[in-house]
Amino acid sequence: MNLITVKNLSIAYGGNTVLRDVSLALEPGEIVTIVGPNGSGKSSLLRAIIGAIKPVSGEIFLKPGLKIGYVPQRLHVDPTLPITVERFMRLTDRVSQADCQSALEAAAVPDLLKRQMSQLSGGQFQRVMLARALINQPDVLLLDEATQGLDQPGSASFYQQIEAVRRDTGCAVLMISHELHVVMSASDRVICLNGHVCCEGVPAVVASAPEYRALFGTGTGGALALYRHDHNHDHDLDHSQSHKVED
Ligand SMILES: Nc1ncnc2c1ncn2[C@@H]1O[C@H](COP(=O)(O)OP(=O)(O)OP(=O)(O)O)[C@@H](O)[C@H]1O
Repeated sequence: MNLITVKNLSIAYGGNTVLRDVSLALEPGEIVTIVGPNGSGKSSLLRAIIGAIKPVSGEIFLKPGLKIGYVPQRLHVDPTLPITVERFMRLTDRVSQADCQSALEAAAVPDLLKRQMSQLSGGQFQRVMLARALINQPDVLLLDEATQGLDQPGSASFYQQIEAVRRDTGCAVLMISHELHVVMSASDRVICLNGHVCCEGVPAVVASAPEYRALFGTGTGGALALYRHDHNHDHDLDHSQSHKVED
């Protein structure tokens, strides 16, 4: 049984449609990455899945009892606010110190429990966010650009940790990322979103895909070579125009 099934989902903000007719499914243990240009509706899709946005139409089925761990795109913690990692992790959930410590261990930052949030590096901060998402032993991790602001080694190491978490806990991962070069090798499946599901497939070593260039431009460098499209429909070269979501 799928953990998450999205059927013909459409999302609009004040009459402005940002996602149209999106369908996808997440199976147990899968790592699926959503890629797409800025503003293509990726975060909106995750927010709809966690129930923070009500879709205009379509359905989202969650497996009964499904536990979701969510790492949002941006979380600002006031640097003048004195709060330890432990207190931060225990703000929203009734969890024990031992649970916090095991989650930090699962996120490979076992020594941070008593540290101030304001003193963490960007990479450590994101690991704490990951630990917070792991604390209730989720069946699915939803990550919204969890490596934003990290340098390439930090980001690569974060994704390796995600794979380790999947290996150790069996949880599925649905994540958004712009870092194709890192993500493609760590994902079982990739979904390209551009207001709708443009294409999806397994990452594989294939030389430049014109469809992908049309969607993302030429600025992605070598990332392209790691990505294989399994298209089931044709694209105009000017893809973003031809698939523009209308108001
Ligand atoms: N709360 C909101 N109210 C109105 N419009 C919104 C709201 N949230 C998002 N949007 C708009 O919906 C569109 C999709 O936004 P979303 O954040 O889902 O895209 P994204 O693909 O995650 O973008 P990015 O890669 O830049 O994070 C954008 O045009 C955005 O301006």
